[in-house]
Amino acid sequence: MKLITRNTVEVVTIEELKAKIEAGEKLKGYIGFEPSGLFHIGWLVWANKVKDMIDAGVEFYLLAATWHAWINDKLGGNMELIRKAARHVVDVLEAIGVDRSRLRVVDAEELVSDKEYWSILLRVAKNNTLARIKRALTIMGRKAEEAELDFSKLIYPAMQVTDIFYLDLDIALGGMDQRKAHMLARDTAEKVGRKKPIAIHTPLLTGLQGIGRMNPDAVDEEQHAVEFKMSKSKPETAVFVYDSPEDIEKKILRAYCPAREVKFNPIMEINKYLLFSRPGFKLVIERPEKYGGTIIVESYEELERIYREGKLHPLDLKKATAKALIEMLEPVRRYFEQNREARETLEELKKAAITR
Ligand SMILES: Nc1ncnc2c1ncn2[C@@H]1O[C@H](COP(=O)(O)OP(=O)(O)OP(=O)(O)O)[C@@H](O)[C@H]1O
Ligand SMILES: N[C@@H](Cc1ccc(O)cc1)C(=O)O
Repeated sequence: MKLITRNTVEVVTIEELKAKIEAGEKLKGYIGFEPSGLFHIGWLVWANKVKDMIDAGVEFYLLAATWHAWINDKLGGNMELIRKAARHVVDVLEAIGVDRSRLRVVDAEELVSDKEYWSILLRVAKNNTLARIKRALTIMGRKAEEAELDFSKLIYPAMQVTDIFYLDLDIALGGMDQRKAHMLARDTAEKVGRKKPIAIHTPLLTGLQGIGRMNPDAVDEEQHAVEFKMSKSKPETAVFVYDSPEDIEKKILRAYCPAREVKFNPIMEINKYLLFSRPGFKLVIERPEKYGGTIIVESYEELERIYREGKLHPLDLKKATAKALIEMLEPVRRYFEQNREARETLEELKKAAITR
């Protein structure tokens, strides 16, 4: 329970999870992703959870949502590139220490080639209204108004729900922006005679650009997910896991980080969701004596307190965070240095991202 639930925003429901674990059920879980580019540090939030799930003994599926990415106009609809992007994600997971042999990688193409998939999809569609499906469109990073760009976009939410039923899952994992898909699956499950999945959601990391001049209290979850989260479609907002130490430092030093404000502050969030989420982590803040001298912060709560109180300058916070992040990502850089095939895939994707 502890491994599965730590560092999450919500588990829907914790009682259902507890009951299954107590009954000794073998749990099946999954996360799906659109293979459409490069791996940013926001994705590490769920990647770490995948590791936890596997360590907790969950049979875990990683769904490369190739057709979904195609529907969502990713990588110019080039299926060859989309498949490469899927391989890149598996490489990064391996680089951060996910046991490859215990990860079941499936591809949307395998799913859609079975006619059973389409019969589930039709049942899902039959049991939901058009309005509800439209409201779920934020799961593809789009506003509900974009539903009618082309008809395939309306099929996407029903596909995501079908993925869950087809794979017969107990647990659906995703960032908070995937909530609507999971609630749709939970509400539809009984009607189509399928397992009601337990939904586990991890936090969304704000992009380096922050929320600009907006008042943090005026930004709701949905706007945050669609406009402000770190996203591979907006590379200027992202630190990529393979970035060089120089690039990481440059990006962090340039990032939005208002003094005393912690809400939607990407630098504080990197500390909360990626650095302090690892047991035993301590943030070393080196400062000249005249600015308070070097301090070692032992918990995120302590960091938040001193930052709110104005006892830590944004620049000192940024420098310390960049250093810790560079260290954390060292194994990933090493993996790409040592693994030629993974490096070639990465280079090809980088090129495609530039020329897109
Ligand atoms: N900034 C983020 N922080 C944490 N998790 C994220 C972030 N962005 C996406 N995720 C999670 O990663 C998974 C895959 O999301 P998705 O493919 O939409 O990524 P993305 O970077 O937003 O891509 P795109 O820019 O193509 O929409 C989802 O479970 C989503 O919740
Ligand atoms: N909607 C998810 C990707 C996804 C696709 C299919 C799934 O079954 C699960 C997740 C996203 O944008 O990140």
